[in-house]
Amino acid sequence: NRHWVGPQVFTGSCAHTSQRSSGPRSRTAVTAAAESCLAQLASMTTLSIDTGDLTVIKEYAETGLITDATTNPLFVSQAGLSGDPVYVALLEDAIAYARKSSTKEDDFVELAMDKLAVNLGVAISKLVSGYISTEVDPRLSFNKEETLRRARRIIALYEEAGIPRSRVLIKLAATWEGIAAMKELESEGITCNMTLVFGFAQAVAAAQYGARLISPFPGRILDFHKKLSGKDIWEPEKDPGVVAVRRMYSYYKRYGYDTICMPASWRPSRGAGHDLDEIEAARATGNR
Ligand SMILES: O=C(CO)[C@@H](O)[C@H](O)[C@H](O)[C@H](O)COP(=O)(O)O
Ligand SMILES: O=C[C@H](O)COP(=O)(O)O
Repeated sequence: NRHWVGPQVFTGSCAHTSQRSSGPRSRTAVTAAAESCLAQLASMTTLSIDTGDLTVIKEYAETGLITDATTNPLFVSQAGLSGDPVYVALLEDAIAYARKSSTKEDDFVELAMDKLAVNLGVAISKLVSGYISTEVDPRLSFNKEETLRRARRIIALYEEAGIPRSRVLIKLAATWEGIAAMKELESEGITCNMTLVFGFAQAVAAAQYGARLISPFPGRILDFHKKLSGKDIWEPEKDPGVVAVRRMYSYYKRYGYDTICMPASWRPSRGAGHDLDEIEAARATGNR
């Protein structure tokens, strides 16, 4: 499957963009129907594509509707394991870099993984004009000092490759330790995307400590409520993931936080075949 993730590959942030391209649109594999849905979403919000598949990113970036991109460890490992020569080259470069620069075996694997994530991010940075998110190894989510070391190293690798930190969001799990690390990184001009946000308290703490952006997961909140209640179908307005994101977004607006709220993990509230629910859901969060 050339498309590593399903058709739901977009996250919408709540900041209106000034970066959206106004350049000419070229039609590629993006269907007219998909482009029309995207245009509706893009009129409300900034869109960030949620995949590491460079072909897909290029196709959608060329519509002029997508300005940002977000990766995660799964996408990086899918690239590394794909066998496609484009990603094999990124992987070989990462391994060669780690061989040259590391000493201990552990350091070698970690450095190669960070360099691979950055190589993928650098390739993406040539396709989109806005932010690219690169995640710190989530196994460090409860270790503030290691999180800081790896986040700073990811930024150093980007800068070595000629990509300024202003283009990068360091993605960290919104645990207490992740939020404490984020506070230090933000003070160094390293902007952060606090991910794995499932609850209001995480969203509030991330904003109070100065996060540039949060990624709540309405889809997984919905999964949880479906399992808990046995109820499978929700109206977009009442979808518990939508309700949770609306509350976070409203809090930011009410108290003047400029932290961007970028929900990821959207699902059609009414289930398969109701893809437009995602547009309804974005509207229902107050995301305009
Ligand atoms: O957190 C962000 C965006 O910052 C995403 O990349 C996020 O990792 C992905 O959307 C989720 O992992 C996808 O979640 P799901 O659809 O599997 O529930
Ligand atoms: O940023 C999000 C996480 O990396 C998601 O990880 P997961 O899909 O393995 O839960």
